[in-house]
Amino acid sequence: MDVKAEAKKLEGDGWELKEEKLVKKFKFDRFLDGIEFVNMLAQQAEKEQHHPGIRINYTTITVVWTTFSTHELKERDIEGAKATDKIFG
Ligand SMILES: C[C@H](O)[C@H](O)[C@H]1CNC2=NC(N)=NC(=O)C2=N1
Repeated sequence: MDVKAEAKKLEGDGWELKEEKLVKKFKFDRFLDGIEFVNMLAQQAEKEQHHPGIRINYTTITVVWTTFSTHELKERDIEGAKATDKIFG
């Protein structure tokens, strides 16, 4: 996979490419809807054994994908970002 090319494509889906990170904010009408999203994301992350950064700020959830062991954007982060969009629906 061409990680940089895939990351560029994800910019068209609202992801911000910042150095070796993909960052996106997800907005919800209700706090608990955001929490449900976080729970689904957590389940997916455990399944894949690859975990995003997650910031909960009331109804705004910020998701950050990077491979923190090497500080690089890797194939698994691209897959994680795509899975995140799928979970959001
Ligand atoms: C052993 C285990 O696979 C590693 O510690 C994983 C867990 N999840 C991870 N997630 C992310 N995003 N980056 C990592 O480097 C990472 N390391």
